Amino acid sequence: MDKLFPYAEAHVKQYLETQWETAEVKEAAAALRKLSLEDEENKVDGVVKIPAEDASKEDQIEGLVNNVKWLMGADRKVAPLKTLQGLIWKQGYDNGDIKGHVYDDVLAALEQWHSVEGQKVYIYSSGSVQAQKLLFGQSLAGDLLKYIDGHFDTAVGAKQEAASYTKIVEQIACKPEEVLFLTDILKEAEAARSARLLTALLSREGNAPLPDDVTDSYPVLQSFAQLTPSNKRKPEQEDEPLKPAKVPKTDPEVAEKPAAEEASAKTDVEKTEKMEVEEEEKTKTEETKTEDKAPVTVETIVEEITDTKEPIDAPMIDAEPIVTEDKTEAEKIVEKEPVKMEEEVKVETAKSEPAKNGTAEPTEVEETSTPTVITEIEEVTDKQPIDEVGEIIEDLEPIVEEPQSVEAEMADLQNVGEVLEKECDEILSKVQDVTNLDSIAVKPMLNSIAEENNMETENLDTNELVDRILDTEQEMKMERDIENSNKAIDVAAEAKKSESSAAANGVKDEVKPVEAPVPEAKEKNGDETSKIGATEESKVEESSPTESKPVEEKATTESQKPEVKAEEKVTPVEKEVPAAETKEVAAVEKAEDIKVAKMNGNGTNGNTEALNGDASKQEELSARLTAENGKAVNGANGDSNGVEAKEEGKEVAEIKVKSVPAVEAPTDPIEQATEA
Ligand SMILES: CSCCC(=O)C(=O)COP(=O)(O)O
Repeated sequence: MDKLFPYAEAHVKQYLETQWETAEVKEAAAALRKLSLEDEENKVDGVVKIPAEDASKEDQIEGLVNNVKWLMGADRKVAPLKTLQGLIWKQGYDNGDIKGHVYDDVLAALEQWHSVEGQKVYIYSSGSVQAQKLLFGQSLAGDLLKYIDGHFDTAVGAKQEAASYTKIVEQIACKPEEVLFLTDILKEAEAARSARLLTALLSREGNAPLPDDVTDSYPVLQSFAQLTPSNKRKPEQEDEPLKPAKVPKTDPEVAEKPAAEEASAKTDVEKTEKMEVEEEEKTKTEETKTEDKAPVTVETIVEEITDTKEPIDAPMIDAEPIVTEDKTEAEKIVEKEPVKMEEEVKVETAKSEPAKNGTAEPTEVEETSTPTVITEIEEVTDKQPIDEVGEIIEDLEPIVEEPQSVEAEMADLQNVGEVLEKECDEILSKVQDVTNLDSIAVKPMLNSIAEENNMETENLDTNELVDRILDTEQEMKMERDIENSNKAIDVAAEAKKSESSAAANGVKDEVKPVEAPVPEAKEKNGDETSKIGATEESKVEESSPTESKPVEEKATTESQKPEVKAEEKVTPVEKEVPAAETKEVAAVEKAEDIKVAKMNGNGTNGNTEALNGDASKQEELSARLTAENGKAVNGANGDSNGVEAKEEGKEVAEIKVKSVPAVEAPTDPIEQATEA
């Protein structure tokens, strides 16, 4: 370009003056005037006006020359300028004034790329298609058009717009990721990458310098030779058939702000290929599991998807990594780490057959530019980066569930404990409800009993009512006992008489004194009495009819020790009654007490026949009952001694009884309800 642009600038006035009447010049002049008016309206800085068509030829040509020089000075890539430049360059090519300039490595590269069946090379330049054909057709290296498969200019769009690249790849029937775009302009590279083309920058002598940090984002080539296949192919790969193109994933750091169409440009094929790459890399996981971010050797393969399966005997070269648009994590690491890379280029026949040598998208000739090389780059790492290893590990489903932690187990146990505790509380609550007399529907029955006994029952709950009934029953029982005692005295008197008669006959039986148990002051389980009495079926020879009587009875028996002739040998029954007596034992004691009283009553009522037959016994019994009766009366009058009563209780074990049929105790009215 360093010769073409100066040539155009130097020959523009001469060309306009000599070709002013040609249609091409009139058309070019009209287009430049229109652009000038637009720039004026847009207030483009430094715009140079072009005189109207009615102005003189000289004025018009002077204005056109100044406008073209201004546009070229601003490096405006506008079609009217490129059209006029192309006309000027054609004249120069035709008369042999100029030759298309190409760098020394271009011919070899084009020859090599073109030699591979299926490998395509296209030109996309701001220069018109005509200018492109002139340049490559009449280059310093000869006619290079035979190595070029098609041309594109700004007719498809500006080179700094991604949409232009999308249109091109569509027209050449390729996928964006199958195309490598080479340029010396950073903004063009960005636009191509946004369209998902593979992209690399070229740094050539005489070009404007690239930004210093551009190498962080793009591979920068100094020569096409860096894309030329070498003979350094790995031995193990030489006989392998060509694999389908595998495109690494996109590196988000490199793909700066992808255009919207970038995402839409993704295809299933791309995804499939990406998966293939990942799959291949995963197979190498075992090698890299123990490696962290150690330097990674990367093998770079540049190839294009083709129908041909013939392996290409391409030489290997040492080169900077050709970073593709889609990058894997491995590639990112490679770029950041000093790595040794090997690059392998494979070229094959493409499926599509776009028009050759400029027929793909014919446009007006404008300028020649750096050729666009359409390739595909693939990088395959020998080592799996730790990042991807981590992804693989994360993808693995756990085979065995992890054991529950101690804290979790403790929490579970605590929950179970709380549930059990709650259930226990509920059970206890129900039990309390059952044992609470208030919760039992017995009050009507109790009221009935209370009414029979003329008891006051107002404002009494069930429990108090039961107590009141029991107290009343106890009082009634005591009254009956006293009555029975009086009757026993009468019996004793009779026995006294019989004793005298028995003594006269010299018959004596020794009978130990019978000591009645100490009854509780208040008995609650009257029903127990009847049960026990009926079970033992015992007949007590002597008894104490009242609560206080046993105390007095003991004193009587110890001091008098009466000998009473027993009717039959009695069996001693020993009972141990602990000091802290339970209600049940107390009930037994009460039962014994009641039985004695009943026995007395029964004896009075005709059950004394046997006794009457034993004079000694009758006499002793009579004596005891006599004394006991008085004491009983006294005791009933409040002469009982609590302390003695307790001591007396200890002697219950010495009670000797004679089995007699027990009179069934009256049914306790609360028995049924209580048991319920
Ligand atoms: C290809 S011949 C004309 C070259 C030209 O006019 C030009 O502006 C080059 O621009 P490019 O887009 O090819 O860098």
